[in-house]
Amino acid sequence: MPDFSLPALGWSDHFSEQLTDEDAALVPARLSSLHRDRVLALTATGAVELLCPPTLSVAAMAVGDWVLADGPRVGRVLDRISLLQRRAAGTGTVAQLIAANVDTMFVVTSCNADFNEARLERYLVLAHSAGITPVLVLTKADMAEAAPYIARAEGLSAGMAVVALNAKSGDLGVLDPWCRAGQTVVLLGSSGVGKSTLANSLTGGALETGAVREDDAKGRHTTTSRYLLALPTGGWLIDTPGVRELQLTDVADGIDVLFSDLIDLAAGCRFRDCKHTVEPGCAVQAAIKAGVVDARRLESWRKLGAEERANSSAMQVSKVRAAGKYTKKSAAKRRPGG
Ligand SMILES: Nc1nc2c(ncn2[C@@H]2O[C@H](COP(=O)(O)OP(=O)(O)OP(=O)(O)O)[C@@H](O)[C@H]2O)c(=O)[nH]1
Ligand SMILES: [Zn+2]
Repeated sequence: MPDFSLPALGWSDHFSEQLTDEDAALVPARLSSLHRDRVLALTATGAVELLCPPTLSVAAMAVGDWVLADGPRVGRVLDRISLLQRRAAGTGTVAQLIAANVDTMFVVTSCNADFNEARLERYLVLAHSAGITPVLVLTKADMAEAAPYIARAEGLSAGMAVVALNAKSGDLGVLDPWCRAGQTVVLLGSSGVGKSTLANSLTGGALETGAVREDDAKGRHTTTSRYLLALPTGGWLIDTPGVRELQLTDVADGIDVLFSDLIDLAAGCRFRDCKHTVEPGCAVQAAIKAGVVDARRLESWRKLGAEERANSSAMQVSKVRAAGKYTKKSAAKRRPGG
């Protein structure tokens, strides 16, 4: 297990600012996997196994979380930069924490029939609501002309980075800006788009060769952990089973970010409760008629909003969030190059 500096593990001012004088004896540790009553974590001096005190449930933590180790135990969970969560299977009402302190979500789709605006929008909303910057990654650019797909992808969200590549090429330098030391990424996308291929290429083939094993903190030396994967560029990939099964939950903030242009337009509607359908003086419909706004996006905004309201009324995320919520301000600070 190589030693890492705290910044290389993803530590930043956001976390150090939470420390008080009383924390001097505690050790910052980043969670690499969770088990029934204990967690595995990486510290500046290597991997450790930590027990969870009775007052702190493992369910209140996620891979990627920063905790303060108090001897052999987790002392407390630090306030997060971002948090991915989903409904727990079978319950419908409890949020399950999936990954914490992720900087970038690679939303993966292919230059083929998998490309679907409505589905991609859901991932973008999920990223925004979690406080994570989305980057759209178009795979299979070696099998079709990428330009039309790039243009459609860029139409999804103004200013979003769009990258087209061959996930099998092994040269993914185009993704380096988001994979540098201390940066954390997740890969999301539907089946068959090339997530595993990308993960393998990004980690230098560690997944494929089986070189990735979990350190059990009993003296076994391992390359890296199972879910918090070290990238040769210095960054981290969080790849847990949970990341692959994410749904839209409590994403109102994310919807507002993705459709901020429509919200701005709606401020100019004659009626405050305008539904942007047939109302006179509707600024949104006017923009659609003028060709400034795609009618499809208005439809997506409506659908996602309705779905979100239905989901959120069944959800109680506030309790788990309290254990360590993220702040939009700190998420903005951590954009690449910023
Ligand atoms: N030519 C080409 N093939 C690719 C590319 N990316 C992925 N593939 C192939 O597409 C198939 C599916 O890729 P996977 O990496 O398994 O896709 P996935 O998203 O992990 O799929 P799930 O495991 O089902 O979620 C494999 O046969 C890959 O070799 C690419 O950029 N170019
Ligand atoms: Zn309107």
